[in-house]
Amino acid sequence: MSPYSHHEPVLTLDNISMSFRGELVLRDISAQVRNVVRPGMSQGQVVGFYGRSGIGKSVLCRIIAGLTAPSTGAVQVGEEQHPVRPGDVGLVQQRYPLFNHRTLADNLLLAAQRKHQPEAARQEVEAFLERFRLAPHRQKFPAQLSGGQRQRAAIAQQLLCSDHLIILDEPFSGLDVAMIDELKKIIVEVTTMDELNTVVIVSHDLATTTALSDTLWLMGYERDPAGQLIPGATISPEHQYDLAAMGLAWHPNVEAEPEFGRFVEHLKEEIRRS
Ligand SMILES: Nc1ncnc2c1ncn2[C@@H]1O[C@H](COP(=O)(O)OP(=O)(O)OP(=O)(O)O)[C@@H](O)[C@H]1O
Repeated sequence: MSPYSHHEPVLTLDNISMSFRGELVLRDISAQVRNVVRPGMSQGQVVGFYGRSGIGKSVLCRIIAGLTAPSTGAVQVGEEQHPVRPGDVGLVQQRYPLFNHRTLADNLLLAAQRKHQPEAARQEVEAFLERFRLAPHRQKFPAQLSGGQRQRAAIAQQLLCSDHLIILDEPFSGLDVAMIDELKKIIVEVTTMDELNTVVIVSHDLATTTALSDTLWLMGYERDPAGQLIPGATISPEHQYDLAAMGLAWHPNVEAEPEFGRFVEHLKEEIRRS
């Protein structure tokens, strides 16, 4: 495998816990994503994030995005590792946040202007329209775009206005195989556009997400010595997998490799146990 090394942190979760009205949902979550450097390449980071339905993934995503304050702990983002503020992290959810009464180009321009001066914003939008194969649709309104085009537009929009870090919440659900392939390409493109770009993919599609990721987080419950489940889901250190170190990152056809299949089976077992 080509050489790589981990450099400065780009995302830090520092001892995050979250309770709602006395009910502990998340407990003691500490994790860090560091800038991966591969010589001669612009390589961003991809974190696959799994956990059973209802365990607390969306709650953690909102905390990472600075939209919900955790009960304890803190999130630091960016090269300077400053406390996250709303807007630093793009969040692409199933209901894409495009304005229906504005054209695609205007939607993107509005996002880009949050970060750039008008002329630079226009240039950024042009580059993104080309890169995301959306240029022919620039004058369409969101309702006139296909599901896949709308999703690409939402990813472009969130990248334009956030600071290198985006969270994709269930990006593959409801897509046909051709659209999944297309989205995989877009994700690879996003992560090779800028080495600081970092994508967190929350998905129940283990194989597709693992194949794209260099890091995996598995959220689950731990047990006490008596075998009882401890309240509050967490991402324990042994459930933070370094796929690059395991030799499973950045292979175009990794899904066909026996080791990859074994690892995905292992993940399924761990998820069932949690
Ligand atoms: N604002 C809130 N007030 C009270 N409880 C909440 C709130 N938001 C989330 N919860 C609870 O936190 C738990 C985790 O919910 P969350 O939506 O994060 O799960 P999830 O892992 O994203 O699930 P799924 O995979 O089904 O989307 C649930 O029990 C939910 O009811």
